[in-house]
Amino acid sequence: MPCMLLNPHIKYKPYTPLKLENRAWPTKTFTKAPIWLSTDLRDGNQALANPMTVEQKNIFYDTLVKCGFKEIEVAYPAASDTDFSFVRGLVEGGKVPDDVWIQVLTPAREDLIRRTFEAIAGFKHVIIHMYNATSPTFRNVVFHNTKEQTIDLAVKHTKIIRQLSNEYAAKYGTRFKYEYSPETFSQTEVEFSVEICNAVKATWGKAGTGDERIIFNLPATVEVGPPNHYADQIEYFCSHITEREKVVVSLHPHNDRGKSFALDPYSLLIHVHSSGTGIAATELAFLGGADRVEGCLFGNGERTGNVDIVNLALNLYTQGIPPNLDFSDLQSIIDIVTSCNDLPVHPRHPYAGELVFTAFSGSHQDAIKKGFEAQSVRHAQAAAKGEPLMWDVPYMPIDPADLGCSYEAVIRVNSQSGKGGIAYIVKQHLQLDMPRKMQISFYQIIQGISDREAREVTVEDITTAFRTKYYLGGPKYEGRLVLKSFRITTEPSPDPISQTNDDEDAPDERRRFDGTISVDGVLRVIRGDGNGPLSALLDALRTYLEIDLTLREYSEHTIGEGQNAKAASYIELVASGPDVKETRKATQSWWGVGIDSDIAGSGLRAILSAANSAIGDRPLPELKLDVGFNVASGQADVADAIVNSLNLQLPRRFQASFFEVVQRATANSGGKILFEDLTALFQTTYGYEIADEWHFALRSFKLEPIGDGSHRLFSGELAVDGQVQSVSGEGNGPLSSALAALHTLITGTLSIREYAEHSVGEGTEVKAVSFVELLYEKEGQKQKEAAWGVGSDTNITTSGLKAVLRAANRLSVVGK
Ligand SMILES: CC(=O)SCCNC(=O)CCNC(=O)[C@H](O)C(C)(C)COP(=O)(O)OP(=O)(O)OC[C@H]1O[C@@H](n2cnc3c(N)ncnc32)[C@H](O)[C@@H]1OP(=O)(O)O
Ligand SMILES: CC(C)C(=O)C(=O)O
Repeated sequence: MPCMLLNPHIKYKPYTPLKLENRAWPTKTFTKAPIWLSTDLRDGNQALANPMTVEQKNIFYDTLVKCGFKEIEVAYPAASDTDFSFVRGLVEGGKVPDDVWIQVLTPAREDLIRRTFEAIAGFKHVIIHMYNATSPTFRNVVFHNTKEQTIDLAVKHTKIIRQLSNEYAAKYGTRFKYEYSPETFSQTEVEFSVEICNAVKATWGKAGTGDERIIFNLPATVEVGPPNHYADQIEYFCSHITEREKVVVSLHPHNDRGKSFALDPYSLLIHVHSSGTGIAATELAFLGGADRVEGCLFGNGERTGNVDIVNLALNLYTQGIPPNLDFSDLQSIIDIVTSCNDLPVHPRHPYAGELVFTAFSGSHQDAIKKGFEAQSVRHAQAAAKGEPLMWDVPYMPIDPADLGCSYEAVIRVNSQSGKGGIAYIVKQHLQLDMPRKMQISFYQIIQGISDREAREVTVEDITTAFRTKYYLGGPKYEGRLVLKSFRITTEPSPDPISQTNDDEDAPDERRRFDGTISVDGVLRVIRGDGNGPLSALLDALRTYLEIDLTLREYSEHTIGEGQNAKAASYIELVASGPDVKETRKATQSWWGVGIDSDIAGSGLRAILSAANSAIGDRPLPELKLDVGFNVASGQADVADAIVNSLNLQLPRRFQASFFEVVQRATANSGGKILFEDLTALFQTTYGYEIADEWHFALRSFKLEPIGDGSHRLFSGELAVDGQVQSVSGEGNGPLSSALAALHTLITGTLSIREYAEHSVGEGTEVKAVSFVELLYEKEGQKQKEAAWGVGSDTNITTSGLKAVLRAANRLSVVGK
């Protein structure tokens, strides 16, 4: 069985390099793009197991024109009817823009040359491309020709082309360029290549300057030597061909000496290609003096492929040189090319692969994140000075956005990733820029997921973990403690000298936190004092809920701009220790995040976010029900008690009204009322959730729009002292139409002075609570009477109507 040889020199001859003295190309740099020729529809097409259909060729051709190619080798027209009719279709369909030259390939055979000319009849601009192989192996093995016979073959067929091009120019007004390829140039003695090309040029006899130049295309048909040797050959050719100014030197490299292959990740069947040594060979040879490059998009082509033009062009672009080709929507180009060639692009293909803008590893991610941050600062400064916004991001030679890609995939996370990458994703997707220590803390959580599940952690995994960990993002992520409302007031410090060195506040002022928070779903009013809003909330948590925590780190930033700007705050809390030093050194800490349109609100939310983590599922103290109220208690205390017991947030004027009720009641009961009695007092006074039959009660109702729809007709059944009566009335809303109906039963006039509502409960348990203050005016009575009523129902209109009737019940309404 054949196997690899220990001494391969007994089988393989080494390549003989050209000994070029004083070569110039190594010290040259790129200054401009070459003339590009796409040979996707010829060299690319002839290498496919299933060559393209006419339809596919048309789609591909349109893409090439759109990319900006001005020279396109469209076919080997003599090869097949498909190629021939595709070429005819281009001219007949008027598909060739005036500035585009169509190129067609023919061998040095008269019959095939004539067929080729038939294909291009009627085109405006045509490059006729003829080839014959010139290397010793081809001379000896394929053609059995001497060097002279090889030259004769080229000269003879050049004459035919010259004659036919003259005829077609006269007949169709076609402008011709002539391209001759000494095929297998890189394996041919370079002196012989020069000799044959000089002979062809002389035979053509029409080479001039500019568009009249003859094109000598010098292929590395099979790439047998390293790129620097090809560059030497090209430099030699450029400096030895006669009348250099009348010659376009063109490169046509393949990738035989380097190309990575891989399994198609999707089908696991097809081998896919990426760029190879052809890129290096082309770049060096271009420095060697060439003017033009032939290649294919993404490096399709014979064997290991032709040189990849996308890769070459974008290499120039990243050096600040206009490539004269547009790959702004690279993904669409990939889609078209892969569907026509039926070959996928490798995930690591330069510029085009789906992974080339992605970093998984921590140190890459960290550098990219820092690079983007530094760049945005630099760009802002440059923009202010009217200077260009230069790109300089570590590991990213090009801005993905220039190729129509987003930054979404720039960082992806797996077990190789670090905190920087995770922080980048959080910043990109949640606009939250975590402080460094918090990044380390959150990183542990993501590392845990990645290690446990041994897979890539998606953006969704990360953002969900973030929301879950920090109780951020609406009811789904809420913790046990949720801020419902708050008020921060400033009070003069009772003893400024005794204040701690907390820099949140001016030294002679203190802050008071008054807030309603939901604790395990129950609303609680809590209060606290501190040097700033945050320490005031911490004080309240300590006092009311026995959550004893101290602030260790705080930072904030804005999200967005203008009116929609919000504040994001980050808080690190530790358990309060016996002394400050102990607390600072605590190893366990809890981070929290808060977002709010108000900066104080965002800090308070961040405190609760961290406190939620700190309390875990430990039980919190119940509301103390034995707190007594007495005449010295304030209106706010009474209102807070109703929030705490019934979850009702009374409108301010309602609070005042109920406070009067409480004061009367406490006066009657020796100046003191217990918490539970206070709740009962509220319920009986306003009939809140009490089934008792009142003077007026709602049995059923219907509301219908009337007129142009701006008015309502209320019709329903009201029980008046137990007797059901049908009533109806019109108004511009549910409550006014109900009042109109009520007026049919009473004397005097009822009107609504104030209305408020809010919801209570959550999910399917949610219901509406309405507060209505009614005024009653009756004849002969100087002052209007006022009373509040409360109604609750799962239906908001019903809750409003109930509140109206409850208020009416509390007035000395006189029936008709
Ligand atoms: C490096 C390159 O990519 S070159 C371009 C290659 N592309 C293609 O070959 C695709 C299109 N080719 C074809 O469809 C066919 O090969 C055709 C139509 C051109 C010719 O088909 P056939 O006449 O059947 O010949 P075949 O394909 O066997 O070609 C080999 C013959 O052409 C000769 N030949 C090969 N290249 C050339 C050339 N450049 N100039 C003149 N003759 C040539 C060979 O010596 C051989 O001659 P022989 O029959 O006397 O031995
Ligand atoms: C026809 C020539 C230019 C060719 O395709 C090659 O040598 O690869």
